Amino acid sequence: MTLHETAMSAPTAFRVSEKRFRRGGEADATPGSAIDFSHVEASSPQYKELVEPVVLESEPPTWLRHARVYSIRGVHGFRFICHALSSTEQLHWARAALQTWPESPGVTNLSPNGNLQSAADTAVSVWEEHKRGSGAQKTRLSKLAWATLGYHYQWSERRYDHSKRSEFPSDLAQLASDLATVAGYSLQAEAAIVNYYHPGSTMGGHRDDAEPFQKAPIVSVSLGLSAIFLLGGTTRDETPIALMLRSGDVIVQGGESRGYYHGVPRIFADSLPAELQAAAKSEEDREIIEWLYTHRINVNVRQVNELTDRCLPASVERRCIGQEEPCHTSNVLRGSTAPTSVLKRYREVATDGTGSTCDD
Ligand SMILES: O=C(O)CCC(=O)C(=O)O
Ligand SMILES: [Fe+2]
Repeated sequence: MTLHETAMSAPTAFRVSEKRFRRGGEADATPGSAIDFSHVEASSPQYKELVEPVVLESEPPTWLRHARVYSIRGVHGFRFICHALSSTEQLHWARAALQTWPESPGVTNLSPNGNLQSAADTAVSVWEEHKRGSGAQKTRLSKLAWATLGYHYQWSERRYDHSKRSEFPSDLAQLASDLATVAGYSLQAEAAIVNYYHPGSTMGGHRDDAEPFQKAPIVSVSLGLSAIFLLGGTTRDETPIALMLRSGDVIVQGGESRGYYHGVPRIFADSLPAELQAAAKSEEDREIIEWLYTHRINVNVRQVNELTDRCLPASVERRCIGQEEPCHTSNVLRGSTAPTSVLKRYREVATDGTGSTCDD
């Protein structure tokens, strides 16, 4: 073997860490070597000193009053919102991920040719089919790996296509915007990938670079089983930091960290928080919890475009002119300095069905 071949075949630092944290890997029995924001004090000493609480610059939305936001020293723009979602909120979003988003206009790995679903596909919902059970046959839910919302990510081309887009759920856009704001960013949600995992699943190291606009952060919500999240750098040669991700935690990859390698090498069986199990109030809640008992859901929200005046629906511009006040919307959409009230105003107008795509 030549020197060149040896260098080519040497596993990258990211790969080495993935193997360490995989099921049966060297760190499997000692996941305590990952930063655990729920128990910062109990994290290994070398990680404890990496973690820094973030002082919030403005009053968070009421529902996020109790959120604890952390940064990691030396990792630019990365924020971890520990226990961001209460058990009731976790149940709410898990229900959306199981009952609503896999149906039209959502697209899933089960949709024919990855196209927008037709009415015929939705005769029996994925969740309804799961509840009815289907004997020996595998249900669609057991094969569900991902769903896309808003701009539907085109997996083979690794890009978005203006013609493959549906309206982004306004409640999820608001959630992601609130979470981004608490982390010090602004985000106009246009696309989401919802990942469905079981304890054997992993997500390999990757960078999310398909979005032409890379200045808005990625907001990533974890529900269900706990996982190890690896956060590397701009190349696979940087040794990643390992983080423990629990149900209700949120990662915000902003600043430089927006472009960093990351992946999920491990999902922990039997790790559903007891408080979440206890939060079930109805039979329907119990069914959701039962599914979460053996699965993890990740909701990954992105802004795709740099939204400029040119891209705004006509009604936005009309409203700004009508109010006879400086029209801030272009600044809002270009940068991260916008007051939230202006962002909200934009959202109210932009979700009226007029769309805000740049179709060139
Ligand atoms: O499951 C996760 O926590 C990460 C998912 C992710 O990185 C992605 O969908 O791009
Ligand atoms: Fe990702």
